[in-house]
Amino acid sequence: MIEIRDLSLTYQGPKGPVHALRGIDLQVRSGEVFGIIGRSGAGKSSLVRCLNLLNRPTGGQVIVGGRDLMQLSETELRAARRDIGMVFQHFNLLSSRTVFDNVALPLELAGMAKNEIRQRVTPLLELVGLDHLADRYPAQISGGQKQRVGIARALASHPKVLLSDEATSALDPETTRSILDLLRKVNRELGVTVVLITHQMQVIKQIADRVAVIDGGRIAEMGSVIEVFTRPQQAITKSLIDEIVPQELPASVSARVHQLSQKLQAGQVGQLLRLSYAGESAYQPILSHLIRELGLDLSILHGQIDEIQDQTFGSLAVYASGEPARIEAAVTHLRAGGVQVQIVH
Ligand SMILES: Nc1ncnc2c1ncn2[C@@H]1O[C@H](COP(=O)(O)OP(=O)(O)OP(=O)(O)O)[C@@H](O)[C@H]1O
Repeated sequence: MIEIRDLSLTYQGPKGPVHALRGIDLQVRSGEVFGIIGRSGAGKSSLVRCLNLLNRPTGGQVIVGGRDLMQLSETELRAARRDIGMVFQHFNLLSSRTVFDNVALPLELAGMAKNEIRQRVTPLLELVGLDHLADRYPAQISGGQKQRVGIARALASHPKVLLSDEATSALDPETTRSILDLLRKVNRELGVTVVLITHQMQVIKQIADRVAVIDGGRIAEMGSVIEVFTRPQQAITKSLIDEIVPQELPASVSARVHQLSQKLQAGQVGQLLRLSYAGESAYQPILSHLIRELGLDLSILHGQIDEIQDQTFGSLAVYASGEPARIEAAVTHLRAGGVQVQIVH
């Protein structure tokens, strides 16, 4: 659907060139929700604005629906942009126009007849749940409702792709959830491919199928959301997911490990293990085997369990005590069952 090849973007800043994007390669598949996450200044907005050439890249290619956007004439580009809707953080609504007329605007600009516009806009307002507010002005509706208008407007030209530039950053957590649910509905029911940028892993967790982590204008890591959450490779990714899956164990765990190690019997060793599991491995009776078959003592010291798009994932910090060979066998057994095991100490 979207293919970015070796994309670079350099701004001419007051203090010299700023290399905002450096050799980005990525592919967004048709029908998916693709998230791009990074800290402030990482290059997210620069990247998403390259996808419809609101920013003109300094190098590389942007191919959308098989067409290289950089090669298109102005007229062709205007037509291609109708396939790419965009939603903005600050909504960008016209205050002098009603909700209905804001959604109708791109259709008026495209020269569509009035009755046709009505036929197009009315179901869109129903889709976003604003049909009862069609005659209100932006100043008379809430932030979440404004973003619903923004989404309906972006869908007016029946785009194949919807770009979302921090669409929920100005909203409270509950409204954020409802707007993300709406974007998911647009994706599922209308088959629109969604590319969204955000600085919050919570947003990625709720809605994205795949994610790219961007840092210093480069892609640091990319993969399915469940993969990236359970097996983060880069420090930047670990720090971003820390808000959802803490990477460090609390200090109380060390104290507890110390206490437990004092109680070890002769011939026993103790080992603190961090287990991460996702999908199928989450449903296996992973710990009971270690207790029953290997005769280990297990103390669960810390843990959490969560869900990403109907897939369970979790992490546990477990203190295992028993014969050394049996602990080794336990680690092998866990790994064979798809559980990631980190031997802490
Ligand atoms: N018009 C511009 N002129 C010069 N430098 C710019 C311009 N726009 C962005 N930059 C710089 O490019 C880099 C990437 O900016 P960008 O806005 O893409 O990051 P971002 O990840 O979207 O950050 P934020 O979340 O804070 O919006 C930053 O160093 C920024 O200062």
